[in-house]
Amino acid sequence: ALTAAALQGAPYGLVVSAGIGGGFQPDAPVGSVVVADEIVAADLGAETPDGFLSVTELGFGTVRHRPPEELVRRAAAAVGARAGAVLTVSTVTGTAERAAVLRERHPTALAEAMEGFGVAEAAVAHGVPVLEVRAISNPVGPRDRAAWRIPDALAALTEGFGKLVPVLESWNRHDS
Ligand SMILES: O=C(O)c1cccc(C(=O)CC[C@H]2O[C@@H](n3cnc4c(=O)[nH]cnc43)[C@H](O)[C@@H]2O)c1
Repeated sequence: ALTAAALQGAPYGLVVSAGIGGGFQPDAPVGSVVVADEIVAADLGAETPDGFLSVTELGFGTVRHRPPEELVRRAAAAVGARAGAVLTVSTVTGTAERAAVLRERHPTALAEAMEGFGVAEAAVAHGVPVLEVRAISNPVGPRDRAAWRIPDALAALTEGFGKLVPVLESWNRHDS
């Protein structure tokens, strides 16, 4: 979509990755909304005998994208959301141990989801800023599929977006 728009001479000004996500407890309770101040590829790298090395530590590129600070601030204020790191994972966390490892590696993490980093990479490749918004459907921790509250999270996301639209419409990327 970014390429097609650019080729048509009508490039996007902002990419928003939005959806449901797991919330690190107690900071991001189920039903709350989180705006990413960092979008982090949390499991992209290599396991070594000395622990996990991110692709950045391996020398291959970035695992971290930072949305425009002022936009994050305004979006979080409008929605009544917390701002913090949102981790992108390939495997949904299913144990307390894994949740603790992620939180130790990323102390500012509020949520995990699966798409943000890929979306951010595409946006950055086009020179377009990116924002990630997640409504919390489940706690990050021991797998309990019955505890996922997807309709509640989607309702929170819908309500949040209603408040976000004026912020997005008035935001100018030169603001920050
Ligand atoms: O039943 C499972 O354990 C399971 C395993 C893999 C994927 C799913 C999904 O339904 C995730 C799809 C969707 O939801 C986002 N999401 C929501 N909560 C989380 C989470 O705790 N960790 C990672 N992703 C999550 C994700 O971004 C996808 O869009 C279920």
